[in-house]
Amino acid sequence: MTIRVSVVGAAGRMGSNVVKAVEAAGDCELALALDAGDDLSQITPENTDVVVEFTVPSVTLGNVLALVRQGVNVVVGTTGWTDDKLDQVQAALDDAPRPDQSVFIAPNFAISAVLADYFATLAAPYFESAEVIELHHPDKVDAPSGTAIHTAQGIAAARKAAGLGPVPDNTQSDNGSRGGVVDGVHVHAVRLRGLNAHEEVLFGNAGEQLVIRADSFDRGSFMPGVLLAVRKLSTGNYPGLTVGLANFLDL
Ligand SMILES: NC(=O)c1ccc[n+]([C@@H]2O[C@H](COP(=O)([O-])OP(=O)(O)OC[C@H]3O[C@@H](n4cnc5c(N)ncnc54)[C@H](O)[C@@H]3O)[C@@H](O)[C@H]2O)c1
Ligand SMILES: O=C(O)C1=N[C@H](C(=O)O)CCC1
Repeated sequence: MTIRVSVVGAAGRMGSNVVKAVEAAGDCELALALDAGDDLSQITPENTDVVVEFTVPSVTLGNVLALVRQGVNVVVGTTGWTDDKLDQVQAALDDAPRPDQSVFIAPNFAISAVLADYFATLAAPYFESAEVIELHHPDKVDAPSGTAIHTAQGIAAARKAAGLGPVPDNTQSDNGSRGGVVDGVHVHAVRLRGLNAHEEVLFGNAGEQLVIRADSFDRGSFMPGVLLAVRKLSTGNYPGLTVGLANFLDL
């Protein structure tokens, strides 16, 4: 069966790559390719099995809620998700027109980044110190990256489960130099022309350091993960809200 895929944000850096990946995939066909100003109500279960949404953090929640109400499954790569926004998606799914409807949200579709994030949760209980550095192209509108937030949250949860206290830090004044803090984990954002998407997780104990690093040099690195999510949702076997590509990997 051919999977009919519509793309929202199709003119963007990610959306245009998704359009090409869908057109090149033997088991998918492009249904609609929409961008800002287009009417999303054109997307219906009659023409679309799965929508892929890569837009901007300020509009993605509204798009996803509208698409759920229209009865379609949605794969979301846009960042900016908070617990409150995820709760709104869950509530929309609870009232969705079809009982088996799915929304899948991933802060990162690159296997290197997903594994780095996963390895960081495994390492976290064994180190006194942990910090996250994300490095991206300067056209990115949000900081820190959705991936870095997810990684820091995972590290914090693993530390808490292991009974670790706060990371040691005797800084008395920083003027912003210590970066943002996500669940007690410092997160630093670099924006540099020439970069694409990169993350480094630093762990430290007295006398030793572990560095976990993932580099996406090209947006093609995200496409296998996007297509994997499209294929998974097209089966109807993942009703409800799922967050993170690790859920579709045998880790
Ligand atoms: N999950 C991942 O693996 C991954 C990878 C790369 C980027 N991202 C995220 O994806 C998002 C998009 O990144 P990008 O680099 O493609 O950005 P971009 O600015 O190149 O593209 C965004 C597109 O969305 C369109 N858009 C804006 N408002 C819209 C609306 N209301 N309806 C439809 N389209 C609308 C814009 O016109 C633009 O074409 C960002 O949040 C980014 O962080 C995620
Ligand atoms: O280029 C971007 O923008 C990216 N955004 C995601 C994030 O914020 O984590 C994933 C990596 C690329």
